[in-house]
Amino acid sequence: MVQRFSRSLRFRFLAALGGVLLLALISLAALSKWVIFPALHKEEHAVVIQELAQIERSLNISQQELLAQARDWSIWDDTYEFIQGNYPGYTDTNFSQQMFEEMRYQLMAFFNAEGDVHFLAGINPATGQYHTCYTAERECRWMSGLIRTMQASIKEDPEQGKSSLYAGTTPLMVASNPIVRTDESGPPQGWLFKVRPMDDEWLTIIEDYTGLPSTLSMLEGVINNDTAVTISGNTIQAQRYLTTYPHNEQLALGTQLNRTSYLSSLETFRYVLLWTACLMLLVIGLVLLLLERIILKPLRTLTQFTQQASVDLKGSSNLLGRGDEIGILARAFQEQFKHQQQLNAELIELSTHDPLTGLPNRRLFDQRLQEVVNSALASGQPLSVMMLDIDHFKMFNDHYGHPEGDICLQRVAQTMHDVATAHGFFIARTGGEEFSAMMSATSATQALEKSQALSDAIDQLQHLHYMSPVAPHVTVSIGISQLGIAGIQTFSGLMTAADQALYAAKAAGRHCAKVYTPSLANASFYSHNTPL
Ligand SMILES: Nc1nc2c(ncn2[C@@H]2O[C@H](COP(=O)(O)OP(=O)(O)OP(=O)(O)O)[C@@H](O)[C@H]2O)c(=O)[nH]1
Repeated sequence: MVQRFSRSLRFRFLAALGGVLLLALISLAALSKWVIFPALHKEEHAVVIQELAQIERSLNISQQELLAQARDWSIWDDTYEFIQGNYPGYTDTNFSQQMFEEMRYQLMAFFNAEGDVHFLAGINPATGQYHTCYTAERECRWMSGLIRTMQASIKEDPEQGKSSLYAGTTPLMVASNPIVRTDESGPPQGWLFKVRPMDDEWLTIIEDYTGLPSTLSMLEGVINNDTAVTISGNTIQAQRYLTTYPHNEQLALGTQLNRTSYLSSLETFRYVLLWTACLMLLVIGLVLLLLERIILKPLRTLTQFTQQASVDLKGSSNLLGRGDEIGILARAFQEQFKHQQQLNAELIELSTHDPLTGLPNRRLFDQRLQEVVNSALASGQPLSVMMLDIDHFKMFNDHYGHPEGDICLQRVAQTMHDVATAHGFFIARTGGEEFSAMMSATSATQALEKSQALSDAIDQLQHLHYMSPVAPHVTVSIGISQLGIAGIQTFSGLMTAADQALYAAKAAGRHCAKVYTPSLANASFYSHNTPL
């Protein structure tokens, strides 16, 4: 059963479909893992780098702005005069705590042509106090570290005209420029440094400008990469590492983004994936259903139809009415079965009937008689057998010829058949010119009456038999026996008794009927049976 199923079309199709489905799912999973998820991740990475670049651009703009302000002040006749000591009112006119706060300056430092401090002004980040000094001492002591760094920078690069980032508890943005006349004539007379803290306020401005959350922190140690992207849960953080002056510390400018977009893309993709899988399963289910209804079920019916070979065409009318290949096949099978049935019927007819007269032959007679004997023995019903033989048929043949003999046999057989049908008994040709009849529920006496009907019918045929010493026409002699009478209990006993009764009829002058009696059993016996 299992083996048959495993070879069936349904199993093979299911196995193939299952394989294809599995392959599709594996491909989908592989595609997701190695193509789609990395692509989404890459896109997310690109977005965060783009946002980071925007923040960095804002930083650059902020630096350019500070440098422009430093240049405005340093390329100015007033400052030029001030650095040469020719403009004593310069500080009173231009410097105030309010100006520093509004411009968000932490410090402005003026250096003379020798690089020495000329004037300092700034707001102490620790106290918030505004101070002006001529040396980085006392209340301006907090500036001393920065001043040294600026002086080192001047030595390194007297050209200045640049903006740098300085490390510190709060990172600083520093812009510097040589001090020259407004028309930029004459040699530089010193340098001006402007310092702006990159504090929370500065970050807020950057955030307002970019619309992005921004972070700024000092890092310890040297980092080789210039950018880093880290993912933690629902957030993604990108940092750009900037080098501060004098190159021993690094500043991390960063932004932190919510991964909503990526996660929602992921969610959408998973949703699509799930629906694709469901749709695939649904389509496969439908294909299977259609396959079952359109092909497999009709094929099974066709298989049953061919296996039964009982040609129950009524149950297969659906199949036969189909216009497709299965219908064509079913109709071909039907034709084949009909033909086979016809051949079988012909074979059965040939094997059970006599071809000359069309009457049942000896084989069928014996078969039926055995059944009838069994049932009569079981029921106790009477059963009689009759044996009939044409009188002097050899003489008929000798006189009229064999073909005429055949015609005579056919006419006698037809007559006997008509009488048997009329009286409801079974008759067969059981020998050359010999016939036998079986009569259920009939006693020997009743059989004798029926034998008279048979004999009379044959007499009425008036089939000429010129050579017969009995009559001028064909006549028959008849022997009768009954089951259960005179000790007859078997099929063969019944036939032997009928034969002996026939012999007695022949001996009695022919053209008569005799019923078997035990006395006949002692008479010398010869068989009239000439099996066909
Ligand atoms: N034409 C024809 N003759 C057949 C056929 N079968 C048997 N016969 C003939 O039937 C004859 C039977 O002859 P017998 O058995 O001697 O008996 P009978 O001449 O009828 O004599 P009784 O039976 O004693 O009256 C034989 O000549 C067979 O050749 C047949 O199919 N056709």
